[in-house]
Amino acid sequence: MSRMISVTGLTKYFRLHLQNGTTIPVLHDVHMEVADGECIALSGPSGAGKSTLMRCLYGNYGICEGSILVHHQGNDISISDALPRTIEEVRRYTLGYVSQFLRVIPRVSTLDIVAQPMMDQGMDDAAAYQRASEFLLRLNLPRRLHNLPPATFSGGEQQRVNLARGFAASYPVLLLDEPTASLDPANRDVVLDMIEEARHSGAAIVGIFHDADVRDRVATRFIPVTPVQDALHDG
Ligand SMILES: Nc1ncnc2c1ncn2[C@@H]1O[C@H](COP(=O)(O)OP(=O)(O)OP(=O)(O)O)[C@@H](O)[C@H]1O
Repeated sequence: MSRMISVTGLTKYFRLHLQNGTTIPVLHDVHMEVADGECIALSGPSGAGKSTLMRCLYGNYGICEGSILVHHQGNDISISDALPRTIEEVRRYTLGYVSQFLRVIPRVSTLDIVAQPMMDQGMDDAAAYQRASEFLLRLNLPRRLHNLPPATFSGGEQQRVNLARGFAASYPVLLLDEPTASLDPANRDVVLDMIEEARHSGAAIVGIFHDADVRDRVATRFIPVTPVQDALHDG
């Protein structure tokens, strides 16, 4: 197994400049490693900082102390202080992120949204559209929807477009923020299969799964995220 994510001494607080600089401590001295072929479930109560940790891993949030290394094409990239163009490249080839919500771009069709990351990785257009279509159909989005922009789709349909986009591109590291939140049982099972398949083909997966059944089925390991006040008292 090789280490794909390595987090050391990560501390993150938010400073609210409009509230007299009030500081909200969220993550304190977090350490974690994730190898290929693992599916890590971040566990912890609401407000503990799971989504914040995911956003730090993706480079959306800066960190206050510590380091986050992501293994990208043979090198460990420090995601928290990489240049924007390096982060863009890591996200293109290595680091996928499936949030609960689709960022809809006006007039861009569902098929284009799903095929684009594969074409960005260098896949031939025809193969990318073929694979996009297969993933959409597997997630029960019928062909008649593929050429429409998903702006008017239901919440669950939009989430499935997002999932098709995230899974079709085969990222070595995949971050999943509640991937089954708006799905019915049949679609939930498809997503569970996709998570297992990605893991078996070597992806390192970090997820937030509020549904305990989902979590128990896909997780190979749990990493507790502790509310920071508890962490400070324990420490
Ligand atoms: N951008 C932000 N600015 C200020 N505070 C924030 C910000 N993002 C998150 N927080 C705070 O950080 C804490 C952790 O939030 P986070 O969303 O990471 O928790 P969570 O464990 O994912 O919760 P849930 O399970 O309810 O989704 C919360 O107290 C939240 O209010």
